[in-house]
Amino acid sequence: MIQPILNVKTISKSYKNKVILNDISFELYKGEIVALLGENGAGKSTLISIITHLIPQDSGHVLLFGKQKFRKNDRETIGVMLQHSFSLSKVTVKESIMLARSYYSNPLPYTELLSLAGLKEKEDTFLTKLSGGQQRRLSFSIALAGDSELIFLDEPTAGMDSHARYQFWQTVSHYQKKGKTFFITSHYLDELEMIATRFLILKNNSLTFNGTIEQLREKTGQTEINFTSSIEASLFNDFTAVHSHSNLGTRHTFLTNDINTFINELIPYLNDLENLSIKPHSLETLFNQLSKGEN
Ligand SMILES: Nc1ncnc2c1ncn2[C@@H]1O[C@H](COP(=O)(O)OP(=O)(O)OP(=O)(O)O)[C@@H](O)[C@H]1O
Repeated sequence: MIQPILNVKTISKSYKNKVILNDISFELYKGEIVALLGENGAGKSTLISIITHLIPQDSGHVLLFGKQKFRKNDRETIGVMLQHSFSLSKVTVKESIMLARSYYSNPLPYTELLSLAGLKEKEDTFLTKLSGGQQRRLSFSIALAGDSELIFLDEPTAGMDSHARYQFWQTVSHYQKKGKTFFITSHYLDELEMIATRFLILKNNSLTFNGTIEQLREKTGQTEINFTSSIEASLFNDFTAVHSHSNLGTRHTFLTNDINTFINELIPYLNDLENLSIKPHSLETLFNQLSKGEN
């Protein structure tokens, strides 16, 4: 049987009697890219900090590579990119990469890390002179410095432009193919939809979902249909295969689990429809529905 590389068991955490995390349990397996979703303040960063032993939990435990005790050498097994970039005023790009490498027994080569950071021309630049996006990329390369097996990325693409984001996810995918495992939080759900192999959703302090996007779609309608039409909206009330229907003026959006029946019911009206699109239900819509408590 395949053993998980991370086992989070019944973790709970409160701040000043306010429950942040309640009885959280899940596992991570080698080669996965798992995305942790939750609204602002849901407890995502708190959970990452507990798993990476930066802050203590109130109860429950974390098994990293089968071990509960986290010794100094065990730091080698994980890489962490925290939400807030550091900015030491008198430290250069080169010095910060070299410093990160010095913590590990088998670090990635300096040139590889510099190239990962995309800062080949800025080796001698002070960290405070880097843009927000450049600092995020440097933090990413530092998270990978130890060639660790499991890498935590807390909102990694915040502040990056769209080209940098695209390159960033390409790099994550490259390292996943080499066997690395990633645990990611981000509010850019379209990016996570493309890259993540599994999703965890934190809501009301608990883990309300743990599965693939297909399983998430099974909880709601799997297919999203959009079109514009001047047909009276109430006509669609008789459709049998509709999970939900909303309209903004003449723009209609339907969700269905039975696209074949839906299309058959729609056929008599095809001549009255414009801009028809049929696509899998997006992560963003799914997440918004779950957050609103519709499912
Ligand atoms: N050290 C602390 N002391 C008291 N409360 C804290 C502390 N750290 C976090 N919190 C609270 O815990 C809750 C969860 O915060 P956390 O940063 O984990 O959320 P998040 O899901 O990462 O949010 P975001 O998406 O906005 O980054 C928030 O209400 C926050 O105010």
